[in-house]
Amino acid sequence: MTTLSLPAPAKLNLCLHITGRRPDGYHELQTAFQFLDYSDWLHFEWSHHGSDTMSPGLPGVPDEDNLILRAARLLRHEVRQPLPGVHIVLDKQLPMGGGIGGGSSDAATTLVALNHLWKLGLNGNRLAELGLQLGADVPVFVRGFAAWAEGVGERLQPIQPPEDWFVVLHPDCEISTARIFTDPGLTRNSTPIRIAPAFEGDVTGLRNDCEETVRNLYPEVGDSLDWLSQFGPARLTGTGACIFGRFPTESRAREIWACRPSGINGFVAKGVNRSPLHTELTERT
Ligand SMILES: C[C@](O)(CO)[C@H](O)COP(=O)(O)OP(=O)(O)OC[C@H]1O[C@@H](n2ccc(N)nc2=O)[C@H](O)[C@@H]1O
Ligand SMILES: Nc1ncnc2c1ncn2[C@@H]1O[C@H](COP(=O)(O)OP(=O)(O)OP(=O)(O)O)[C@@H](O)[C@H]1O
Repeated sequence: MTTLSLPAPAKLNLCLHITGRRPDGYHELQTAFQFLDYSDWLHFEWSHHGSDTMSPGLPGVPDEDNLILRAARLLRHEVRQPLPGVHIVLDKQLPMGGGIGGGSSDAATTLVALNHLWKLGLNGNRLAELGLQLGADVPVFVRGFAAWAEGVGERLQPIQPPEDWFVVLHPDCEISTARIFTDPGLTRNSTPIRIAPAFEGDVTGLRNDCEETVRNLYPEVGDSLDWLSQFGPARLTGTGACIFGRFPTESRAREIWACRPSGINGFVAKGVNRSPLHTELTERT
């Protein structure tokens, strides 16, 4: 029987500047994160086996590499005490390799949910530190507030961008984050910008430094960006493949979604500054 069901929402990088590369190969970024009210769902139930399991599996991802089970293992390693086994059912909605952070969000939801179910009492800072070991995008999902991020994405400052509606298009390709970050032509020397103390997340005039590389490697992403740009500024999220356009009303976003080029996937969703994970957890507990 399901004990707890929680969402793992998507994120958008409203902008993404790459300001340097660390000796370990990771890139220093400046990015504005906002969540979308569009999520995977994870259902947690106690297991009779005493070990942690999940279903269904993800195509091409062995269970032991799945960020959900890796998050559970990391927590067990952190507290080193006997804990009951958990079975996690994943209702996958977010496209993989889409730049909307599905795997990282699944990991964050697992950390937050198991910390709660196992009554571990780890605070948000510790959970975010653990999350960073799983991926650069995990901390923002653990903390759950829209954020201006620096470092590799772990130094977070709350922002309040408008909670507009987004058309998210997913051109028919899966992009490996590592592939883009290792591309010799990637811009890695953007001048760091200083945000004003009153910065709320207005990214007008800012950009995604991965866009040129992604356009070169995946012309279908460029085609989608060009199509969506007819209606307003369109941008890549993360390293792609998803792109987005922002609209002030749901009806306008749905109007544009309805006339998208045939065969292109995606969705319409509202931007939210508090993660649906945290909203749901507060309501459920
Ligand atoms: C592009 C973003 O989505 C923006 O939010 C993130 O920076 C990517 O975060 P993520 O998917 O959690 O990335 P990770 O799983 O930590 O790293 C995947 C690969 O991307 C590269 N990587 C990632 C993040 C970063 N700041 N610099 C990097 O160079 C590394 O080669 C790494 O092997
Ligand atoms: N639970 C999971 N959900 C999705 N992908 C996972 C999961 N666990 C491991 N992965 C691996 O992580 C890779 C990246 O998946 P994800 O969907 O997070 O990409 P993304 O949206 O581009 O991420 P980001 O924006 O954080 O770079 C997948 O191709 C897959 O190999």
